Amino acid sequence: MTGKHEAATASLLDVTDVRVGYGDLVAVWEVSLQLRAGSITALVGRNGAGKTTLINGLCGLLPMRAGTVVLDGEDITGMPAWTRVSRGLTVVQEGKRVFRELTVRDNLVLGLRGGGVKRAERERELERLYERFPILGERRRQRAADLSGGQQQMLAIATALATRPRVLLVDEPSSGLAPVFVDLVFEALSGLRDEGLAILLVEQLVDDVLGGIAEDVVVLDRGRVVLHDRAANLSVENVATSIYSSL
Ligand SMILES: Nc1ncnc2c1ncn2[C@@H]1O[C@H](COP(=O)(O)OP(=O)(O)OP(=O)(O)O)[C@@H](O)[C@H]1O
Repeated sequence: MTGKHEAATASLLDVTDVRVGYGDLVAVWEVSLQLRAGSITALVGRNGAGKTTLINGLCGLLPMRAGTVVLDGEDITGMPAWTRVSRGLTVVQEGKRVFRELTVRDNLVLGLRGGGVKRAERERELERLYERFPILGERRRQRAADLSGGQQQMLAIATALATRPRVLLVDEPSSGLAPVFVDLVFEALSGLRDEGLAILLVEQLVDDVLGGIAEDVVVLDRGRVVLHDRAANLSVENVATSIYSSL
């Protein structure tokens, strides 16, 4: 961990005793965690551990049964997803979710609208996004469906960024990507972290998580937090052991 990231210790998102489920099934039990400004927290765990359920509860796509979510001092627990976006909490859902039939530009404009960016500021904001993701600038007039998988993932992240979030929840962005695209996605997320965003990153690649992408690690098992520590304090063995602790 660098000194710069160590210095950024303010907790931007406080999650306390959150419970989320589907019908009779409780998939996330009393989970508590904190996301710090200027840091990436990796959320890891086996398939079915509850990672996506937690992310969807935090961003308001699934109702929470109990607990609180506080963003920079404001209780956002009962707010619908779009209000949370306007407060600065945005999700990049699993599976490169973009509007495939829309152009790259029109996907980004949807994000800008979601973030309440005024029409007059739109072109300037788009240019900023193209600067950050040059490949999207080059392809701005192409349909999202015609992009590669890695480029679609970049577009999904850029669209989330267009909402001008302070907290970004990112669900398995590396899934199904070639290693070269995984590196690009991680580079983009590291850049956002360095600008002060608090990022919760669902990730299966434990080596990458501990190899520099994340400052903090949360391990979920059967819907409960079984480990929450600084990455610098952990080894791959520590994390692997807790991922499989209930087997
Ligand atoms: N739409 C749904 N309806 C009912 N049960 C669900 C639904 N989605 C997930 N579940 C159940 O909730 C539990 C947690 O699933 P979840 O998808 O959150 O896990 P995950 O850690 O994200 O797994 P993966 O790594 O496979 O995405 C599992 O038991 C799963 O079967």
